[in-house]
Amino acid sequence: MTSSEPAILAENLAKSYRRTRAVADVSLRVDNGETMGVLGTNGAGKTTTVEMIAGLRAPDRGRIRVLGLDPRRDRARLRQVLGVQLQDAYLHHALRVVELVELYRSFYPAPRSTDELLDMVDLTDQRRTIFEKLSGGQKQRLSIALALAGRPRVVILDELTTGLDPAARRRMWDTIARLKADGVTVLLVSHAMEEVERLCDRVAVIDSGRVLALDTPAGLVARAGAESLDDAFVALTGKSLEVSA
Ligand SMILES: Nc1ncnc2c1ncn2[C@@H]1O[C@H](COP(=O)(O)OP(=O)(O)OP(=O)(O)O)[C@@H](O)[C@H]1O
Repeated sequence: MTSSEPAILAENLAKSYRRTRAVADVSLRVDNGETMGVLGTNGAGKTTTVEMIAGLRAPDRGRIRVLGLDPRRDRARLRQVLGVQLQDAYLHHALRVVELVELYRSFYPAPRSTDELLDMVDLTDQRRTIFEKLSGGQKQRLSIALALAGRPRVVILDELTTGLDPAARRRMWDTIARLKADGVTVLLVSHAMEEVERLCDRVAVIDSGRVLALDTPAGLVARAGAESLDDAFVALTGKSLEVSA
C-alpha cells in the first residue's frame, strides 16, 4: 500500500437480493486514520454496504479495496488488519466470555490482552458468563471486543451503541476516541446523530442504496442550510431518523 492510498475505497457498489435493490450505487473513500460515519434510515443499504467492504458479501458490481487488498481475493491477509463488528454476532452460544475472547485472540500474532479487551468494553465482571446468558447490550459489547482483538488498522462498526445504556455508550465513544488517537481508521454505521457528530470526521448520508451527500458533520449542516445534523438529514433525505441509540 502506498501512503496516498485510502484505507477504504469503494467504487460504484451495487447489490440486490432477488427483487430488492439494497445498494444501487455507493462510492466511498475513507482516508487512513479517518472516522467515517454512515447515516441512513432503516433499509437504506448501510449494512449491505459495510458487509461488502468487509468481504462478507460479494457485490454484484463495483470495486473495493481495504488497505489496498481485495476483500474477497485477499481474505486471509485482510483478516489480520480489519476488525468487524456487525449487527448479528454469530458466536458460539455455549462458550464463556473469556473463552470467546481467547479464541479470537488466537487468530492474531500480537493480540490485545484478554484483560485489556474485557476492560475496554466493561465485561470484566462477566468473564466467566456463558454467551447466551449475556444481555443484548453485553453481547454487543463483546462483539466489539472481538472486533478489536487483533489490533486492527481498520475497524467496521455497525450500530456501535444501539441498545446500550448511556454509561456504556459513553464508554464506547471513549474507546473509539482512543482508537482514533492511535491512527485506526473507523467506518461507523449509526442511527445516532450525537454519536456521529461527536466521533466522525466525515459522514456519508445513504438513502435508497445511494450516497446522497458526503461531508463533515458541519459541512452537511451548512450545505442543507440547517441548524443541526438532524435537520440536515431530514432536508437531504426528506425522511426523519428515529434515534434508537
Ligand atoms: N439477506 C437479505 N435478503 C434479502 N433482503 C435483504 C437482506 N439483507 C437486507 N435486505 C434488504 O435490503 C435492503 C437494505 O438492507 P440493509 O440491511 O443493507 O439496510 P440498512 O440501511 O443497514 O438498514 P437498518 O438500519 O435497518 O439496519 C432492505 O430493503 C432489506 O430488507
